[in-house]
Amino acid sequence: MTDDTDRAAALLREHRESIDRLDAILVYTLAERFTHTQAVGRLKAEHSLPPSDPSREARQIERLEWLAKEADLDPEFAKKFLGFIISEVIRHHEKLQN
Ligand SMILES: O=C(O)C(=O)C[C@]1(C(=O)O)C=C[C@@H](O)C=C1
Repeated sequence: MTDDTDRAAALLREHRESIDRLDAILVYTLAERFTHTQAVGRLKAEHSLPPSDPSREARQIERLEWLAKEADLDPEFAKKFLGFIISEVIRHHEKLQN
């Protein structure tokens, strides 16, 4: 291998190590988020509150859009990602109410 391909291989390995660390952060962060949303789901079930709260979601989306722009992340992707997570949370809330 040439020096150039050695350097490229080392850089690739370093990036992948960072990606693996960040993926772990994402997984632990999501798990922590679900711990809180499960508690919210139990509260909602105990107090006969609806599983979803569209006005809260609208505020979250607005905030996330702002954060995404600040972080130089595609806001449309950030919105889709939050929407995906929230729909899973609502599914959990609905299960707790049945
Ligand atoms: O804040 C709530 O009421 C929740 O149930 C949590 C959550 C969320 O995952 O952030 C989920 C569903 C609601 O529509 C809004 C927000």
